[in-house]
Amino acid sequence: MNVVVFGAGSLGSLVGGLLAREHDVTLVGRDPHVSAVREGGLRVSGAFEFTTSPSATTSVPDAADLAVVTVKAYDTPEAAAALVDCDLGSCLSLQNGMGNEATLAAQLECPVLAGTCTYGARLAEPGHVACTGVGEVALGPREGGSSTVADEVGVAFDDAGIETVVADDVHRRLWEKLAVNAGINATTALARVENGALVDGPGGDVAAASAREVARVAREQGVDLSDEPVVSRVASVAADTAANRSSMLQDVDSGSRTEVDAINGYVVDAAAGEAVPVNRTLTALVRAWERERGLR
Ligand SMILES: NC(=O)C1=CN([C@@H]2O[C@H](COP(=O)(O)OP(=O)(O)OC[C@H]3O[C@@H](n4cnc5c(N)ncnc54)[C@H](OP(=O)(O)O)[C@@H]3O)[C@@H](O)[C@H]2O)C=CC1
Ligand SMILES: CC(C)(CO)C(=O)C(=O)O
Repeated sequence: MNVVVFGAGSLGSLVGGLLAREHDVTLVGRDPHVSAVREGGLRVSGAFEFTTSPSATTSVPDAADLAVVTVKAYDTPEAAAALVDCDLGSCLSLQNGMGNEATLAAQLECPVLAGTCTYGARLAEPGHVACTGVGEVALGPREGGSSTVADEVGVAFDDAGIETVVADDVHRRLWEKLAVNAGINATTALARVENGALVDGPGGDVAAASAREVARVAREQGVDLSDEPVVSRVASVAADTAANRSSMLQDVDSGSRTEVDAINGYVVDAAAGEAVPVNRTLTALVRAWERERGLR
């Protein structure tokens, strides 16, 4: 398969590197990473150890069978605009947060698949990505059900050694992941604590309350998500990733914009006036920090 990975940062470089062992991959990213990959190849370390040589560029090629989108959620409109002139067979978002697939589908003519990814990745230096955790990619048609395109992309990922599930309920899975991220990310970012501090700690109640609100909003939208499974999931993810600094805390650490708009902010918007006080408060506080830093 001919694959373009749009957003070759941490996750895009990992997924692109894994795919490049089996497929014809072009990483679209920024210098100096792009130049380093061109000159010396892409090293993947951590849970894997290999070097591969995908193409690397700062602009989108003319055509590809598949575009995998791995920019931060706030860059999705720019990704969609950049991909619009590329002749694509399909597009898959592996981003966190909600609304990315809708933004892509509004611009692109090809089928847009939704995905969740629990692999962990960190760009260690230009030309070198570390896999910090082996997880799973779940993907499927964004509107649910099955499709030949989703099956083909699933086989392509599987052939490249990526743990992959082709799911007919990917929309529900996105809400489930949203509940985990809405609970853990903003809470840890604001408290400046590792995920493990939420296990049996006071922040754990905030994370659980946030996840319950997400489950309620999901149910109001017809998504089958109960409170207790998502609250347990938040607790088990916090325990399993106890030493992690969440991606939002890492953004705060590095003084970068966060994905709060696509996570807690999405919940507030989707609630359409219904009370979601925990997510409203978390969103406002993270946005206040971003504003004070001149990031929004
Ligand atoms: N890292 C991880 O382990 C995981 C991440 N995710 C999700 O994946 C998404 C990406 O995360 P992550 O990889 O960590 O983020 P990164 O910031 O590391 O990667 C995104 C990359 O895309 C680049 N980019 C943005 N716009 C363009 C453009 N127009 N042209 C070329 N390159 C562009 C960014 O460059 P620049 O910064 O210069 O704009 C950056 O290098 C997020 O939604 C995240 O939540 C999901 C699971 C795991
Ligand atoms: C699962 C979790 C919370 C792990 O840190 C994550 O996805 C993130 O940090 O964005």
